[in-house]
Amino acid sequence: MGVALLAGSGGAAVAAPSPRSAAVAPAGSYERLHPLVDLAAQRLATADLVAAAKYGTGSPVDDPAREKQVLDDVARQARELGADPEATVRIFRDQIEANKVVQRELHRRWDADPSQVPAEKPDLGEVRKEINRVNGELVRGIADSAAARSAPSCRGLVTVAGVRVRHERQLDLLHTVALERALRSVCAG
Ligand SMILES: C=C(O[C@@H]1C=C(C(=O)O)C=C[C@H]1O)C(=O)O
Repeated sequence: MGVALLAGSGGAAVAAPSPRSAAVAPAGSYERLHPLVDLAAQRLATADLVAAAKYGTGSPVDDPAREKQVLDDVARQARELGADPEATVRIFRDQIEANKVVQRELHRRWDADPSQVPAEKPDLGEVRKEINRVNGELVRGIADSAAARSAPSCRGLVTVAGVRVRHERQLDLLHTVALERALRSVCAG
């Protein structure tokens, strides 16, 4: 079960956490979860650049070798921090799927309307450097939020953070849907 950032998506309204769940939230939960959600949105912003870098080059959206490298790297970084590598990998699988949601949709739009294809083709290697930077911050954010992520208050607080990030970053519908996908397993259990 994920979080609902779009009122009406799946029939779920966006609700503030109830006083009861807020009362049991470990101290500083929201302050630990909001940066995590913001980093997920930052990572998703790279999908537009990756999509542009790959478009028309024959490079597929799915790159299993690169995905394995990302997952191996973040698991190692989590271990080095004394954090949970399994939770870290689980959350990163969702980041990767969300990134591909954006790439596939942008490619679909550009196929349908070539006038929308970005004029500039970024260097995929450079974009991946930025992704690696965000990955490192995300691993730390995951490590720092273990208590907040395993508390019953997590889902409500992640939803509130997601709605806030959506507004702060002026996310369009595509990136909001993808952010929901990215946040699916942030909350443990
Ligand atoms: C972002 C990319 O596209 C896909 C998504 C990835 C990710 O989110 O880390 C990794 C490999 C690809 O399957 C990429 O190729 O770098």
